[in-house]
Amino acid sequence: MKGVLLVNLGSPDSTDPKDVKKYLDEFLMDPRVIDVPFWLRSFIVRGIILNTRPKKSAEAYQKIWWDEGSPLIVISERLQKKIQEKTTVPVALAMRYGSMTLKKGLQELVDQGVDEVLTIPLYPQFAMATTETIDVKVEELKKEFFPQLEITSLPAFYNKPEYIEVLSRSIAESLEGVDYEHLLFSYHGVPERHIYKRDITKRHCKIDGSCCITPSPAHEFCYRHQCLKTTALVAEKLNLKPGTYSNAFQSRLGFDPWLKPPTDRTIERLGLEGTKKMAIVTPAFVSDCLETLEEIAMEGQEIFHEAGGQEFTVIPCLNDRDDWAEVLTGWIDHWRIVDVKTAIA
Ligand SMILES: C=CC1=C(C)c2cc3[nH]c(cc4nc(cc5[nH]c(cc1n2)c(C)c5CCC(=O)O)C(CCC(=O)O)=C4C)c(C)c3C=C
Ligand SMILES: [Fe+2]
Ligand SMILES: [Fe+2]
Repeated sequence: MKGVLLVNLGSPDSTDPKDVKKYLDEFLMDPRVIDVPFWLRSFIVRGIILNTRPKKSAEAYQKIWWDEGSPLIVISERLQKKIQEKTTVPVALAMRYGSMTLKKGLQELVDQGVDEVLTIPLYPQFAMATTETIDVKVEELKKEFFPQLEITSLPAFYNKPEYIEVLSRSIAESLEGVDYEHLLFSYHGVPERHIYKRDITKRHCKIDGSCCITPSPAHEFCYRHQCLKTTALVAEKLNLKPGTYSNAFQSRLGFDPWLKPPTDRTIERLGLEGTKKMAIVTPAFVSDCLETLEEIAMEGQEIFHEAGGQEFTVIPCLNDRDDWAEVLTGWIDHWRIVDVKTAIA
């Protein structure tokens, strides 16, 4: 029997700094998130970051936490329930980090008689720190605990027409009747090194003005290309005029070069240059979370106002929109009947 495992990033168990520390330790010690040798990662994470960040992050989580728990988890659960109502195959939910483990999610499916699993990393664009780490962990778990399972992973869907349609519609709906001068597409950042490491041609990606818009097999695993492509397709669909929208990358951590331009500086620049009304959308996240509700909706808004801006419209993530649940159900049903390669072809 076939079954589906939806996978998102995860959150701490609570906003207590102890829980945040435990979560950050697991997250940042992942060699696909901080991709340096173990001794150096240990030194950076356990020797430096975990001494100060948990308290600061816990305060940020406290500002956005809901009565039911972490927004990212609550929203993912709502999405799972909606999809389950629309399809006959069992649908489970797991997180890459934290208590809702991938192992528990796979076990839940096995307990229902599933022997063929489709994992759906809930990230539109491929990154080492997101899609890849899920796929690798699932493979490890299969080897150790679930050798009987046949497991397939849904690839990144950054350019799939159904996804672009729903994302564009959600943006259009949020901006209906809103007067704005600039729409900023803010994606989660990654270190530039992650892009070079996953260039399968070993020479295409230069992170310059042209590599990401010049066709190449490297794009299958190029996070930057995939982000720029999502924006370009949405801009085409919504008929956005050149100069009225741009891309930026948020949430930088550490001192390595990360993808540019940074979201906070871009918001500030727009304000300082005289933009009074801006809107912002965060397509690297399918569920609202700390990075959208606090870093963008709170900090971003403050930066814009301090720089002279007046109206800052934040477009919600797709969350558990009906049309988004329909798209995922469509991909699942296609896989159930045919296969995953053509499911989102
Ligand atoms: C080296 C550090 C990080 C990389 C690389 C990274 C990539 C990355 N992350 C997301 C999605 C999310 N990240 C979230 C929180 C978060 N991310 C990092 C660091 C890196 N992320 C940290 C330290 C944190 C924790 C919060 C903090 O202390 O600031 C979240 C929110 C989780 C929640 O509970 O709400 C998401 C979602 C993507 C998509 C990505 C690469 C493309
Ligand atoms: Fe992150
Ligand atoms: Fe590129």
